[in-house]
Amino acid sequence: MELEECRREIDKLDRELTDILERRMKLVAQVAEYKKIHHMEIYDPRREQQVLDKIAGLAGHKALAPYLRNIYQCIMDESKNYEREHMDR
Ligand SMILES: O=C(O)C(=O)C[C@]1(C(=O)O)C=C[C@@H](O)C=C1
Repeated sequence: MELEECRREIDKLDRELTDILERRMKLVAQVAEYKKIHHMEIYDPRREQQVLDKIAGLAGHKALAPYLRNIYQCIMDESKNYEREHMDR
C-alpha cells in the first residue's frame, strides 16, 4: 500500500476511534456520577487490571498485546482525569 493510501485508511480509523472513545468517555462520566453518589474511589486498580488483561486476550496478533495494554492504560488514566473533573463540578 502506498503512503497516502495508508494515511487515508488511518484517518478513517481515527474518525471511528474518536467516536468510540467519545462514547466510552460518556459512559465513564456516568460511572463518575455513580461513584460520587456512592462515595467510591475513582481509581479502581482491580478493574483496571481486568480491563488490561481482557484487552491483551482480545489482541488477535499477540505481539501487539503490550502496545494495546499501554494504549489502554493511557485511556484509563485520561478517564480518571475526566472523572475527577466531572466530580468536581
Ligand atoms: O470502571 C470504573 O470503575 C471506571 O472508573 C472506569 C475506568 C475505565 O476507564 O475503564 C477508569 C478508572 C478506574 O480506575 C477503572 C476503570
